[in-house]
Amino acid sequence: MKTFEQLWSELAEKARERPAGSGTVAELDTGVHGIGKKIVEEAAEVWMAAEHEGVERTAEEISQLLYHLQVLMLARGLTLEDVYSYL
Ligand SMILES: N=c1c2ncn([C@@H]3O[C@H](COP(=O)(O)OP(=O)(O)OP(=O)(O)O)[C@@H](O)[C@H]3O)c2ncn1[C@@H]1O[C@H](COP(=O)(O)O)[C@@H](O)[C@H]1O
Repeated sequence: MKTFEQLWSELAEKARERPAGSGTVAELDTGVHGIGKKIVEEAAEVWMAAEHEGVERTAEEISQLLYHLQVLMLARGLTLEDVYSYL
């Protein structure tokens, strides 16, 4: 198990060091357009899970949405603080 901040640190390192075999590096290479499409897809899956499936499945879909949002933040050079300042 990991927190939002721990995932962020891990993904930021992947973006910096670009290790072979990283799905994050591959997704970053699709650019903002590709990552944006993943976000829309995952957001729909969150909605469908919340409406038609159980809490476990919904939590899993939410975790995937959070992951893709972090990848988009890295692609655009945003920091956690940039986002937290609006919470
Ligand atoms: N938390 C995640 C995570 N959540 C979602 N995803 C990606 O999002 C996809 C989920 O999309 P889908 O629901 O469409 O599942 P799918 O149909 O199997 O996948 P696609 O066919 O769409 O690629 C997964 O296949 C992963 O590619 C994630 N990929 C990585 N992580 C974590 O990110 C960290 C770095 O990962 P790497 O960069 O791969 O080393 C590790 O801690 C991973 O656990």
